[in-house]
Amino acid sequence: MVGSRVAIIGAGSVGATIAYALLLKKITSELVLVDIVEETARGQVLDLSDAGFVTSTRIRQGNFQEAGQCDIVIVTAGAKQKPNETRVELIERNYQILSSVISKMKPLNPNIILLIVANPVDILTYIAQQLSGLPKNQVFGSGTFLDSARLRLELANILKVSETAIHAYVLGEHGDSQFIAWSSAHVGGKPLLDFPEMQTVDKEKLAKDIARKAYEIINLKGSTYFGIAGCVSSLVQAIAFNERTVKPLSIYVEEFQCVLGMPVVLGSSGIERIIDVFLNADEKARLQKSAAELSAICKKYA
Ligand SMILES: NC(=O)C1=CN([C@@H]2O[C@H](COP(=O)(O)OP(=O)(O)OC[C@H]3O[C@@H](n4cnc5c(N)ncnc54)[C@H](O)[C@@H]3O)[C@@H](O)[C@H]2O)C=CC1
Ligand SMILES: CC(=O)C(=O)O
Repeated sequence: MVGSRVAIIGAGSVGATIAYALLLKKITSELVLVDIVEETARGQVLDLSDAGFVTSTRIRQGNFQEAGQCDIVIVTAGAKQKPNETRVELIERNYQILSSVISKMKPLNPNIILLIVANPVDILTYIAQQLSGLPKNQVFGSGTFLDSARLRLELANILKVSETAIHAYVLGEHGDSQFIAWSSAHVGGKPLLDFPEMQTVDKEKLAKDIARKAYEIINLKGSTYFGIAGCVSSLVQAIAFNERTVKPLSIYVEEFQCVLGMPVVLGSSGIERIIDVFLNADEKARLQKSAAELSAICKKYA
C-alpha cells in the first residue's frame, strides 16, 4: 500500500494530533516522528505509544534522513500565530525552518509525497516545490480544506443536512484573502443559494466568520490542531487507498504562477488534476486578488 510509511516533521500540537488521528485510523504501517527538539519527539512517541493498543500502526522517533525515505512526509514544523498575528507574518521564520528541514531530508525518495501544513501553507508549499525539486503534483499543502470543513459545518447547521451532503468550497489563500465559491455550491444537486434557508443568511458575515475562526480559537486557547488533524488524516487515507477524492488543496496554478487552494483530485501518486470549478465574475475577481497577494510574496522566494 502506498502511504504505509509516514513521517511527521514537527511533533508539536499539530504534529502530535495528526499522529493520534492516524493511529486511530490504522491506515499506515509505520509512523515516524521527527522534531528539532529531540525530547519533544521522544515525549510524544512515548505518550502516543500508550495508545498503541488501539492501533496496528507502529510509532517511533526518527531522524530527517529516515523521513526523506518515507512514502509521505507531513511538514508541521514551524512557528504558530500569536493572537491576531496573520499567517503570512510567519513567513520569514517558517521559510528558514522549511529550508533546513528539506535540506536535512535529502536525498529524497523520488516518489515521496510532501504534504505541507505549516503556515503560511500556500507560500511554504511553493517554496517546498522549489527546494525539493520534486514533481509539483507530489508537493502540495492542506490549503483551504480546513476552511471548507468549517464552512460545511455552518451550512449543515443552517440547512439541517449532513456535512457530507454539502458540496461547497472555500478557495484561494488559506488566510485572509480566501473566499467562498457560492455559485458552484450545491446540496443534492440543488444550488445552495436556492435553498429558502439561505435567503436570510448574511453571506459576507458568514464568509468573514469562517476566515476569522482560526483567530477566534487562537485567542481562546492559543492554537488550533483538531480540525487540521482530521483533514490531514483523511488526505493520508486518500493517498494510501488511491481514493481519488476531491479536496481544495494548495497546489501550483500555472495561470497565476503561485500556489493557492483549488479543488483537486488526490490519489496514490499525489495530485492527479485540478478541477476547473465554475466561478462567477465576482468570485473570479476574488480568486485573482487572492492569487495576486500570494504571488507577490512567492516571487521573493522564486
Ligand atoms: N494549514 C493549516 O490549516 C494549519 C496550520 N497550522 C500551522 O502548523 C504549524 C505548527 O503549529 P503547532 O504544532 O501548533 O506549533 P507547535 O509550536 O506546537 O509545534 C511546532 C513544532 O515544530 C518544531 N520545529 C521547529 N523547528 C523545527 C525544525 N527545523 N525541524 C523540526 N521541527 C521543528 C518545534 O520544536 C515544535 O515542536 C504552525 O505554522 C501553524 O500555523 C496550524 C493549524 C492549521
Ligand atoms: C491555524 C490555522 O491555519 C487554522 O486553524 O486555520
